Amino acid sequence: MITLHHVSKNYGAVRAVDDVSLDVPKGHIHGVLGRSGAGKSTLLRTANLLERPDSGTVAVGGTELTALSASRLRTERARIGMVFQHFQLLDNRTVAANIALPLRLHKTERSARRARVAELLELVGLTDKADAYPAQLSGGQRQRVAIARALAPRPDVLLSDEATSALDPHTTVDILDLLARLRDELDLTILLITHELDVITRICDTASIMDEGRVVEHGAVAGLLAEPGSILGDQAFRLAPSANDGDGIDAEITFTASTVGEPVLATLVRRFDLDASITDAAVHTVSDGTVGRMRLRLPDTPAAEKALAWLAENRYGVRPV
Ligand SMILES: Nc1ncnc2c1ncn2[C@@H]1O[C@H](COP(=O)(O)OP(=O)(O)OP(=O)(O)O)[C@@H](O)[C@H]1O
Repeated sequence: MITLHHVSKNYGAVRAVDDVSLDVPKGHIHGVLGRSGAGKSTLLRTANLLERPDSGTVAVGGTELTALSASRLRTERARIGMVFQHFQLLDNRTVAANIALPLRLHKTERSARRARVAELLELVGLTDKADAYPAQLSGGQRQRVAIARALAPRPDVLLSDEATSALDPHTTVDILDLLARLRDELDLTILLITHELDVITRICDTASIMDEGRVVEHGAVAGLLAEPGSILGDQAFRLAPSANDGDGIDAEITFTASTVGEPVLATLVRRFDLDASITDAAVHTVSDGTVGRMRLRLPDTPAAEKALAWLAENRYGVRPV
């Protein structure tokens, strides 16, 4: 649904986006994670040509936006909604009027506009706030209004520019769950950028990690978490290094939906006669399953080497640390 092909964008000597290709299938949520300055905003803005790439192509729903005339591009942009960190609502307009704004621009007639606004208010759970002004709303409610406004022209695609970064953790979860529900109910395709890892693990099917304009890692979120040594996995699990006093070896064992229920420690004891202790562990539940990682301390013996080899052969991720 969203296809970026070898997209690059420079600002003078700064290569903000460097040869990025991305394909987000219909109904998927793709998250781009990266530090400040990594190029996330620039990348997101190329997806609706708010920033025109210096090279590469951008297609949405099979239409190559980079090949369109200015007037065709305006029409196509109706298929792409966008939400922002600071909501960008008009303070002197009511909630209903803010949501109706894109419909006015598209010259939707009054009764259809009213009906659509009522529908959108219900969709985002703000029916009772139709006549309120943005200043009378919480941050989470304002973002709901902004989401409703973005959805007013029935877009196929939603771009989210740090939509939860200005919100507290509880409200962040509410808004993320709303986005996931809207994806399910409306079959929306969502491309979001964030610097918050929890946003990726909570709602994204797939993710890209950006650094200095480049995508340095990408794939299914569960797959990346399961991969020993992945950037996403290391950031998500953040296992504390054990104070290794030199007479044992440490290893990180990653287990996925297929191995999560197995008695791994009991197996190590029975099969290899090993005393293994867990020095740290964490679990993430993502859209397609549970992924966990634990850091084990094992005696420095040939049996331990055999045990690690056995785990690697039996669908566990193994990384000596
Ligand atoms: N309009 C612009 N003019 C000049 N340089 C820009 C412009 N926009 C972005 N840049 C530069 O491009 C690089 C990438 O910026 P970008 O805003 O895309 O990163 P980001 O990952 O979204 O960061 P943040 O999370 O801080 O918004 C940075 O070095 C930035 O200074």
